[in-house]
Amino acid sequence: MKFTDRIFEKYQSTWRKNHEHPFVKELGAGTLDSNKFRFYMIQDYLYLIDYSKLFALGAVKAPNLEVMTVFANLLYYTMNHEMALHRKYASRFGITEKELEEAKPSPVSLAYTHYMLAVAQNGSIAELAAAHFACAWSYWEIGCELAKIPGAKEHELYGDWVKMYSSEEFGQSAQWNLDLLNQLAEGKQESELLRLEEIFLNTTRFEYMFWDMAYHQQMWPTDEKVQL
Ligand SMILES: Cc1ncc(CN)c(N)n1
Repeated sequence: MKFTDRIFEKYQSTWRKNHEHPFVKELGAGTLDSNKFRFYMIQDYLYLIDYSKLFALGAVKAPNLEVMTVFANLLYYTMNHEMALHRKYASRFGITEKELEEAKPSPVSLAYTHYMLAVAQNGSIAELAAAHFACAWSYWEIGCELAKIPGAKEHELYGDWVKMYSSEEFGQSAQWNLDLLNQLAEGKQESELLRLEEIFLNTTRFEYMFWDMAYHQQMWPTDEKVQL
């Protein structure tokens, strides 16, 4: 049995919670408050900067050129295609690129990206692949589900998001993630597979927290800034 089949079988109910989150549901229905989406876009842009660093670390840790090429492709795709969507939305919202890059991460964004990067820095290459799998695959599944809703792809504000995450190119990049994880998990001992499962479960739960953070526009309890 492939490792990804095993985790989907075991953790299906936690996995599906992301698809059912009100942020996702309302985005698909076109009823999501645009302020929530604007907040999400900024936080997600910051998230993707760190997510890209994860792929760069994957290229450094890759055991061979084939795996290194997959990480290089994922890095390229994220920075040039996925993040281009966010830059386009930012300009629609009147947010400059400078403002985007200088925005501060929320506590949940910070916890999520730091967790992923800690696994990437300290863990094996298989652990690193387990840390980004839930991110890519859940967006692909959600994108495809929302694309089936009549009018979702044509929605004036959310249509581009739905089109992006249900596109063939995004599907191909998600498939790279899945194949890579299965390849790297092959032949591992049970104790190592359980460690990969734990990482998958944690990142799946972080995905839920990220939707929730955006839905409630959660920042820090005080808005104090670093003082000069
Ligand atoms: C939080 C999050 N997770 C996953 C993805 C899809 N790369 C994303 N854009 N943002």
